[in-house]
Amino acid sequence: MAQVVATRSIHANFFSKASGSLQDPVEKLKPASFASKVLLPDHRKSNAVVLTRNSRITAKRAARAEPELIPVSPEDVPKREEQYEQLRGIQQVGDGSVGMWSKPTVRRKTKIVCTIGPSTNTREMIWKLAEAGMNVARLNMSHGDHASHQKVIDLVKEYNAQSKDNTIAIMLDTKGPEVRSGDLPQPITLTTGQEFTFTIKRGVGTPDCVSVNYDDFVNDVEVGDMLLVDGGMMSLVVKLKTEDSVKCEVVDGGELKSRRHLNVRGKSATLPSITEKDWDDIKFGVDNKVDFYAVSFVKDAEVVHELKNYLQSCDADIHVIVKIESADSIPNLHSIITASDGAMVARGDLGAELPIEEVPLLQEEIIRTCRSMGKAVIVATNMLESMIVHPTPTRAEVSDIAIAVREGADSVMLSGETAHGKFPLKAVKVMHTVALRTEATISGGEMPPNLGQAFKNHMSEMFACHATMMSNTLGISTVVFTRTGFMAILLSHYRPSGTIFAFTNEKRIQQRLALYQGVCPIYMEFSDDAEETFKTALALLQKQGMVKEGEEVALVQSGRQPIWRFQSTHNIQGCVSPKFIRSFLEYSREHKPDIVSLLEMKVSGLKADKIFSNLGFQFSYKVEAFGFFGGIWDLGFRGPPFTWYRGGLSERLNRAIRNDNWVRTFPHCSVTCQESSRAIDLCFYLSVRELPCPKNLYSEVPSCTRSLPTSSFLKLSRDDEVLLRRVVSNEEIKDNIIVAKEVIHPMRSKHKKWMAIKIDLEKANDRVSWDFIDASLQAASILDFLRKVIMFAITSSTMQILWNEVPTQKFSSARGIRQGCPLPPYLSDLCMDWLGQSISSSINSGIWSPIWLSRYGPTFSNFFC
Ligand SMILES: Nc1ncnc2c1ncn2[C@@H]1O[C@H](COP(=O)(O)OP(=O)(O)O)[C@@H](O)[C@H]1O
Ligand SMILES: C=C(OP(=O)(O)O)C(=O)O
Repeated sequence: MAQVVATRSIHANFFSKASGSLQDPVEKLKPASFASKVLLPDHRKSNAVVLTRNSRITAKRAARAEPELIPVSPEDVPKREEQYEQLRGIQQVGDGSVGMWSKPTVRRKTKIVCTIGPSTNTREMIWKLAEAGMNVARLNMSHGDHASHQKVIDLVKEYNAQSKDNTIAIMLDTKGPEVRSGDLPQPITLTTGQEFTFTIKRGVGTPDCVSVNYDDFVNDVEVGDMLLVDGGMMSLVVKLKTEDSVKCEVVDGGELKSRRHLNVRGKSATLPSITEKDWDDIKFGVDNKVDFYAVSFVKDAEVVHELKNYLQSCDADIHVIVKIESADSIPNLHSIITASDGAMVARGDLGAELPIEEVPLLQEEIIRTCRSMGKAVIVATNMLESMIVHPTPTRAEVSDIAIAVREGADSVMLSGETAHGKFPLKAVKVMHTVALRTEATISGGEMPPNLGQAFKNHMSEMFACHATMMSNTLGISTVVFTRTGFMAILLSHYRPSGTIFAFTNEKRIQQRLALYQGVCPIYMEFSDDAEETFKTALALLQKQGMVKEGEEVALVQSGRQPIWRFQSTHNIQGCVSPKFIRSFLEYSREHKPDIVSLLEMKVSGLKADKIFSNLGFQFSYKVEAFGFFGGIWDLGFRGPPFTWYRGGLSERLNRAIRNDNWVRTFPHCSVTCQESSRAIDLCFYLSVRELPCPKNLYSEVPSCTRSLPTSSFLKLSRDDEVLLRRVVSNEEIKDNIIVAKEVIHPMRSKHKKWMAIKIDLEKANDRVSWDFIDASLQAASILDFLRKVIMFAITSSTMQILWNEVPTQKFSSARGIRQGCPLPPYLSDLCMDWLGQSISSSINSGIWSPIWLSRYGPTFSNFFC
């Protein structure tokens, strides 16, 4: 598995301290690239004039094109002091490091989606929105035409191209089968009790009648139905139907503007989810390589599959966000979200099609579902509605943002506030400040309860989980290297307490990641040398003031396409286990390997064939076993030709055979047998001159042979010759078994006082006390912070039991090493080493005795293998 979870300290030698020097606090706190032009002290006056003039021009032009537009207030352009105060406020919410707050988009985890409309579709406003904290630009295809949307897309791309440290994703929101009133030359005032007519005739817009864009409108509504305009801003009850008109009485009046939403309480329109216009807009999105589609009025998963198939057919890598806004979508919530890449809680239409009091409950449920399935989730509509006309929000709106942040939304969305409101920049800043303040009160470490179920058996999830633990326990940021975005998105779902700095070598992925909670996407070319890549990334973070000197960060890299190899290698163990096929198929589906090699299967050729046929590969090639030890060599001998005689029979019995490894280690050795040697004596001598081992080799052999490279149990004899007992190599654990047999044998026959203890290590791992592990880590001088992370990883596990198919309450264990993550083998080695050391010290102090197999041979006290 090619992922890394490690920590790095940031050191000053990457860049000089000059980049982080403290000068004018305004300079320090200002948004970086754009503001560097407008806020320099000597340009203050002239810039103020330019900004005011630009705002007026924007307002005037837009007012002509869009009658309901509220001109952007000159007040929305922040003054120098105000900006300083605002940013200072934001900074106080955070951890107080001045440099880190130069970009609002960095430290706020919850992302902001801004709908771009007449108030904001200029170059100047898109730049300002981006610098104020917009992460995603949303294009609502219910309004405007392709030319106007193209202009916005080009501007966002231009901003992204010139911005060194910020990126804005583009979301295309389809119109969907929505029912809208037609265009009006000017708004109409509807008063309670008044009669008003909707007609399917095109182009009508009088004070008492307006067109509807949907021909079946007359068939879909019934007398007595309640019609809601703009999600309930106004309502009308249906009194009469004719062939082409629906006559209503106004229940709650107000001002009817152009192209307003019409919903019938409790009913969805019988239109397909993706209309012809939508397909046309989707193609426009493919041509422009947008990052996300927000698909309106999705009712079932079929629509999502259809869209995804289409995208695949045009090789378009665009993620699909489903808008949950239709009454019909609720029963299919699970399957719809499963099929998609994320969901939007589109509260406007949702609250019109369903009773309004259901909206907060559905919001909670949709967020929970998305979180548990590892999908992105956006909360939308009316978040700062009053700021369309007022410079400050209502307290309820502030609470609404805080609730969405607390519930764990990836993003919160602004609609009319930025599309046609008077204070688009102020709205973004309020959203930013409220989200940041709320995030500061959320303690890290709470992972969604069943996220593990969505990802079970996947190594990547384990890495994400452990990186999150590191981030939460040590309070550090995570640095992830990702080519596909997968690992960054996965980490985001675990919601680590620190920022996720996601380095990617794909601009598209950088843009996409802008939507995800806690992810700060950064574009960077990867070097062939992974160390070089790590170094450059950390240097960049330090230069940008995103991490400080001496700060620790967790480094993670994607397992799908690791940065140090283009192809990745995955290792699944236990291919003869019945569970292997299932796990392998799951893995294979996810990673689509080109070649699979099954090594050391330890099964017969026939069984191997059976396993191959179950794996579903068209071609396979099998190498039959050559022998357990590879080649076997006869060492030859010097000395008498026979060593065994009986009657007239003479034989040479004590020939030495060795494996390849031994021959490689001692290439010139041969066997010398003494005349006196008896056939049953397996000892033989090697000339020490030919032995390439240090004389004190034996004394260097530690108790735990498993951690040795090739080690030999050798003992020097008096006459400078070596008595060979065994050669135990790291790979040949089986040799230890043979030695153990040799050791046990004399214990039975000669020394009745001996005792041998066989430890079942799997059970020992299940029972080892946590205090003992902690003490072992301390004894091994593991760094304190790392020891805490390891202990947290061990002690934080919880379990549940299915009792009559119902899971019991979670409970924690009190001992044992949790299996299934990369840590246990190392911890188990550490504990065993301690046990070995304890045995050695008991022997040294004479409490225990080791066993000798021969007078000059080595002693044995334990075999930990
Ligand atoms: N591209 C656009 N062109 C003109 N007006 C727009 C555009 N996008 C949004 N608006 C205006 O902003 C309002 C709020 O945006 P949004 O919530 O996306 O629309 P709606 O609620 O109408 O679906 C719209 O009703 C419309 O008046
Ligand atoms: C986000 C929504 O969709 P639209 O803006 O297209 O009405 C909504 O209905 O809440």
